[in-house]
Amino acid sequence: MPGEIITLQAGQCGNQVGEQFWSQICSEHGILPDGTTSPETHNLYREDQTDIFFQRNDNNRYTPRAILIDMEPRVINNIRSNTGSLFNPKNIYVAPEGGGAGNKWAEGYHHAQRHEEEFLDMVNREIDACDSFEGFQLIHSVAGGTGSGIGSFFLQELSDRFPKKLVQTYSVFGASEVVVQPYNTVLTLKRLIENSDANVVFDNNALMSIASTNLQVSSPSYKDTNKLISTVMSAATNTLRFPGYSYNSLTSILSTLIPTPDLHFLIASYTPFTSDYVSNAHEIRRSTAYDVILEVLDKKLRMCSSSDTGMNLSVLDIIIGEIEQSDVQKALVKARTRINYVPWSSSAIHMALGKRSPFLNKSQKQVSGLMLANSTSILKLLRKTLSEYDQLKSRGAFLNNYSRGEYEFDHGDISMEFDEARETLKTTMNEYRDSEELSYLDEIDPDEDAGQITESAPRDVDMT
Ligand SMILES: Nc1nc2c(ncn2[C@@H]2O[C@H](COP(=O)(O)OP(=O)(O)OP(=O)(O)O)[C@@H](O)[C@H]2O)c(=O)[nH]1
Repeated sequence: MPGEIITLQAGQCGNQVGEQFWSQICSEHGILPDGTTSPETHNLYREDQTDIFFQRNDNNRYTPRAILIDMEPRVINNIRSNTGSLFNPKNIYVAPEGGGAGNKWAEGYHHAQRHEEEFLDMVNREIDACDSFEGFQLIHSVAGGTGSGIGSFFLQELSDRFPKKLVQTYSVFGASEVVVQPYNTVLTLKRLIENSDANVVFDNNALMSIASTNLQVSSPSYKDTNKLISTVMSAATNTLRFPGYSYNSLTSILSTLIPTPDLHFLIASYTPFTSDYVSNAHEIRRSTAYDVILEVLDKKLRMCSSSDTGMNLSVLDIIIGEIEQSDVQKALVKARTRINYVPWSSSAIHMALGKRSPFLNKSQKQVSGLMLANSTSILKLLRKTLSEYDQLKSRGAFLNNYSRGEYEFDHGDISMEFDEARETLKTTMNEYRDSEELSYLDEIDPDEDAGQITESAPRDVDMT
């Protein structure tokens, strides 16, 4: 069996996206919103793997392998009232003070330091309940205080304590709603870069634009954006939950996408959205693998603001539904000519074939597809973040929010934290830029291979 994955969701955004993700994968596995199952499903012959994301007890009740953390009660209370007893109550933490982190990374980070033991107890208990634990996924926003600060603390602790386990994040960048967002984002980016293996990056500007342009929602809400994110998460984990011959472990997916350990930001594009989850999705004509492989290249479908001129280090398509092999081959020939690769990459579009859940609307026959790209076009978002950070920092604005006496930091004080975080981000940006040159391979330190995600080569449809 593929290894289990433990989900950590922190802060308002992390928990709201998480709620949508669990609702979506429950319905894909025939699990009711409260974790129970209807009697018809008990004796079904099933090919899906529920154990990766759920624990199941003798009464066929499913409990997500999830830890929910927030510093204010509102979102978690909503989740409790919407999902009844779905989540393990021992895995839900709401800060006793209840006031949130006030958009301060330092407040979230410091809170996690003080509650380290409680948090690690939850993690260790979940790991004990796994047979072959593979890794963690963190869902959070990098812009507020809780998802960024507590998220950062978790990333450091997990990579220190479980260095052999994978840590993947689904990280949401803000649309400048929070004035100190650049500080929170840069401090969190340092941990994403140094303490995790892969980050699927979303930004609210891009998500809102997809919701309004592609789905024609006149004023998109978080609920709309979260459906887009959870559709990506569901597709990204489809081949683990409905396993076939290849890409049935997180390791195999990430080893394809992350050719060098320092460059692990991933951009997601998805098409077409169907009414399974996104109620505004048009009832589209039947789509084929051919349509999907070409349409998913459309820059307007990227869920993170990114430049049009970047080069790809790697590309993985996860195509879900019934496909014709000949469609795939024809589309790949065309798609390859439309993708710009770094000169040292294999220029392959790796292809994972997923399965549509048997529990979803059977009359929907569409093929859908997710493209995950490790691309230098992420530099647009990173440059914008750095420039906003530099502007705020040069004015010394709001720094007192981060320098209260009781905060403790790895490097002694917050100003060193800021300098180190900026330096880490700048180094990664330079490395992405350098990766566009053939000479990049000569510069890679062979010792760094130790941090590379490896697995025996997965079987690809397209190997050229
Ligand atoms: N896509 C999306 N973005 C969200 C959601 N909730 C909040 N955000 C964005 O996340 C950023 C703020 O992060 P939050 O998650 O609200 O904050 P937090 O981590 O709970 O931290 P505090 O509020 O400081 O305790 C802002 O950019 C919001 O626009 C959500 O449900 N979906």
